[in-house]
Amino acid sequence: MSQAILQQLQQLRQQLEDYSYQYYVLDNPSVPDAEYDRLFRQLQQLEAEHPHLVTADSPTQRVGAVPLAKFGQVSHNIPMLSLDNAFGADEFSAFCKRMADMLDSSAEFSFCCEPKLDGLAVSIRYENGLLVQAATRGDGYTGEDITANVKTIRAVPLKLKGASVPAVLEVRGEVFMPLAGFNLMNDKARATGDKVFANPRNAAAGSLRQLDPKITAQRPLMFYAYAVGAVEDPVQLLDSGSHYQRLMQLKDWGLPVCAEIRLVTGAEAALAYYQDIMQRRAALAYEIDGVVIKVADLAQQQALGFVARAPRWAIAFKFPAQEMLTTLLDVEFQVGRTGAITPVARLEPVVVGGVTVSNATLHNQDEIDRLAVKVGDRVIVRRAGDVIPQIVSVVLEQRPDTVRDIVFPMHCPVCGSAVERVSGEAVARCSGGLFCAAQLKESIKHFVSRKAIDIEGLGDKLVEQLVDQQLVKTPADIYSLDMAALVGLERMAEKSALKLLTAIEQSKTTSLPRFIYALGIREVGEATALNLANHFSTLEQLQLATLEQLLAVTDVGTVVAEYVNGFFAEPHNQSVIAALVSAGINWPAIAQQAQTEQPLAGQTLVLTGTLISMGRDDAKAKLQRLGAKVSGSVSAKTHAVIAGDNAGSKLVKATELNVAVWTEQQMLDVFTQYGVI
Ligand SMILES: NC(=O)c1ccc[n+]([C@@H]2O[C@H](COP(=O)([O-])OP(=O)(O)OC[C@H]3O[C@@H](n4cnc5c(N)ncnc54)[C@H](O)[C@@H]3O)[C@@H](O)[C@H]2O)c1
Ligand SMILES: [Zn+2]
Repeated sequence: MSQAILQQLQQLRQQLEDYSYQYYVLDNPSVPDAEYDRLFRQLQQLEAEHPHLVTADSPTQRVGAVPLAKFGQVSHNIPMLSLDNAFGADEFSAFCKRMADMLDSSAEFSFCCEPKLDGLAVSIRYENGLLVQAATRGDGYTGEDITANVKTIRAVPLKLKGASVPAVLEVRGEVFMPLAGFNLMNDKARATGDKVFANPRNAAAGSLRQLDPKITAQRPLMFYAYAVGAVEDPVQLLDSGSHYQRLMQLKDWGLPVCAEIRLVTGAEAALAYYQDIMQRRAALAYEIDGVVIKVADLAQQQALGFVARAPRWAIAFKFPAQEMLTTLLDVEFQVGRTGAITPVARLEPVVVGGVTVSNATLHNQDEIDRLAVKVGDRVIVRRAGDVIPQIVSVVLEQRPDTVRDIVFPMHCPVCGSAVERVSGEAVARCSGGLFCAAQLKESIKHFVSRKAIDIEGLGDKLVEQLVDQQLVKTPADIYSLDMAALVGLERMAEKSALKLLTAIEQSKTTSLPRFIYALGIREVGEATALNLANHFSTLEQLQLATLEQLLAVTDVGTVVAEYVNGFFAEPHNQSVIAALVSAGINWPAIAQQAQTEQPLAGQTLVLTGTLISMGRDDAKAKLQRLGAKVSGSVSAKTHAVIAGDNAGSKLVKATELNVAVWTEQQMLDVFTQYGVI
């Protein structure tokens, strides 16, 4: 029996040691705090049942971890301790009762209530008002010398304000990373493929414990003071009165002190403070994992004293954990209304931040690669504020043998069309825009809109009804709607149905640019649709266009070319297009339009000299858009030479051949007239 307990103790201590090493020394914890706290409590419980088995080196008796040898060492003459935890109102009451019993007093306590900032503790030493040294907490007695790093934090004064500063003052407080800076830093890191920090506490610790202070200087760190260590000459300013007054004194000396700190009377009021801060937790500029409630009266603090690793007069009253351990059961792929395919993690349900979570987003393939996560893995889930739950990391040491890779689908799980991911984009999409049920409402709304096929009276509400009642499964179905189907709809009298049927009939006569735009190809707006129509003249040519041919079109780059190509390569889209054409949609041949829409059609122009108002490529593109052919050499067939500054031989040749010469201004006038400027 006792052997089994010894073994269990040994195992728990070893596990906690390992976790502490990863957390404090490597700044890279492998499990969430809640998991550490759970094991820690198990150990505490076991030790309480068998007090003779408590060892001096048990994690329950010690603080933090030994400092890293690569840093200089700093001893803390007044040790930097940890805090006991309370996980609910009952535990908080027990804390108050324990103190009342010890002091044999029934008077209400005066409490200093403070947010429990999630960063790392540092001690900063000022001599005669000047910052001379800064250290981490380390094991509570010896910390790491991080003076140069702390000096890079702008909030930390290098010199204290005021005349009456003590000869020696050790300020203790938390270095942390405010959320805005943390998110910005991670966004940048994600974009450049650098290390992404799992949470602001790791980011703060990893940024501060750097051998190169230049790296620390680039990190958005902040500091709040919450205690004092050694004080010499005079001590009165800090040693009389309350902890709260101490903090106000530190503030007067120019040290930053958290604005949320309150002095309250009684346990009720401290509980109310806890509730209030918890309500506002998500709106704070920094992450906190609870509040710290401290007996404010310094004489009472003195009388209560310390146990092995924490003062008796303070408690960390924790909030529900925002990170928990769970299992990734499966990954499903959801298709959004614009065709974006998002991997969604199905999780073993777990309470995170007070809410049961069973799904988390995995964003995209890049995120899956970055996490290197597999189905069956033990994962850390994070839910902060109203943000959608995320998987922050995998606990590799708990990976079972049965894990399997997450395979991104090649075909849309909703409609079976090919999945495409164009160059430089993280998001994969279903390419069956005209066919996919997930995208249907959006694609129909776009198809019938005014600048597209333009069916008056077919508004968003009506589209939704038509789709919900399965009267319309692709845009082509609009053209088989009849009176019988329409009058069955909400608020659709015979008269308005008739009007709608007429509008549908009228929409059949359209133009090629409108039709191309109506297809809803990603990144193809009106202007691109017009360019595509002018370039290829017929729908058939456009459907057959290769990537290279598409890239030759004005204003078409790789992304647009890939989307257009992918769209027409999808057979589902082709069959809807065929159905639309056989329903009677038609447009005049583009050549007829060319005469009216392209004022420079049939003209060959030559650009020479330096243009002032725009680059030559730009001018060339605009002339082409108006139908001109832009040539590099002057001949008798040239319609006009456009001469910029310092025009040379081409201008001479034009004069010789009696070819018209335009000034740059004349060209600009043409652009203005036809609206291409
Ligand atoms: N995930 C892991 O693997 C792992 C490993 C080890 C420790 N931990 C976490 O660390 C905790 C233990 O760490 P700890 O000993 O630093 O204790 P703690 O974080 O529970 O409390 C003490 C610390 O709170 C901080 N603090 C913030 N605001 C404060 C304020 N206003 N006043 C006083 N202190 C304030 C200080 O840094 C202080 O050192 C565990 O509860 C666990 O959550 C996690
Ligand atoms: Zn689809």
